[in-house]
Amino acid sequence: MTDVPQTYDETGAVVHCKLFCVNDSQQAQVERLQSLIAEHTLPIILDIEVATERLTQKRRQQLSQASTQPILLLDDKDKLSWLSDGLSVAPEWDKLQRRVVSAGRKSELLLQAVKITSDSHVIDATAGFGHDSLILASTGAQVTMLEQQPLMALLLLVEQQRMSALPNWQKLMSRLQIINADALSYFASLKADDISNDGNAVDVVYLDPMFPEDSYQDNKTGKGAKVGKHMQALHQLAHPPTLDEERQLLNSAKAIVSRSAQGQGRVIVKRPQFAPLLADEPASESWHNEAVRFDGYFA
Ligand SMILES: C[S@@+](CC[C@H](N)C(=O)[O-])C[C@H]1O[C@@H](n2cnc3c(N)ncnc32)[C@H](O)[C@@H]1O
Repeated sequence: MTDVPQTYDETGAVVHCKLFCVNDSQQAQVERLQSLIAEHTLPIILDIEVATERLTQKRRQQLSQASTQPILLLDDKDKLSWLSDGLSVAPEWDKLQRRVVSAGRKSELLLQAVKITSDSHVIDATAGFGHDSLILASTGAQVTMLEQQPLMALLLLVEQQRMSALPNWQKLMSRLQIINADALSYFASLKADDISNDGNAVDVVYLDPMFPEDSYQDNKTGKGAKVGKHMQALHQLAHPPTLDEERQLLNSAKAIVSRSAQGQGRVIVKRPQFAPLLADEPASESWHNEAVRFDGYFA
């Protein structure tokens, strides 16, 4: 065991991460990671180790259990993933290609709720693995992605860099801006003058905060979404907001979109279908399917 600070507590402390590489020839890739960390001033220190044995599933499980530090893996294809509870997770945006290409208001409930066009500017204030951001950006809109966890922000930045090298993805990648920040601090930093200025107006703030692990399914019927491996992993790192934090998040998001240029700003909140309303606040309109619900608050 090491005595580096525990980093799962959202205190803003420097995150000491173990990075396992599979061979010595990955130096260039490690340097690219270090440059991203420096360029975006991510509070991450990489503790690099070359794996001397094959990282089988059993070995991954052991590593996760033995380490107090988050673990990153750079595989033989230079793909970066986060080892959480023995599971390797990464944004894997290429796997969403078909969904992104065919995304429209018919196929994506999220796009029915946000009602954006290619002129819109959206803030995805809880970016996570960035999957919803991709759907939002598929419309041609500009998407500012906020992610409070430095480790997640690093995974997103690495994925954006990787996907930007693929010609089919370049335009979409150029519409994403990834920022490692807490949404509340970021909203507070946006000056009223800046965002009422036409070019900077925010049309939609999208919120998909964590919710308790047991709120994905209806208690009585057992219906609802199963928790996927990406969400399972996120539960190791981030916690659901308190009621007070929910109120602050919703109110400051509403304040941001109320300055939208056309006066048509909206805050859209994603919830599991049976979860309570964010901050107990009744929505102006809701959209749902068998797994999720989007609650809209119109400015
Ligand atoms: C449920 S996940 C979002 C999943 C995301 N919609 C996706 O498509 O992958 C919530 C994410 O928001 C982040 N988060 C929660 N509260 C935040 C805040 N106040 N500011 C910025 N990020 C936040 C968490 O760290 C976590 O990564």
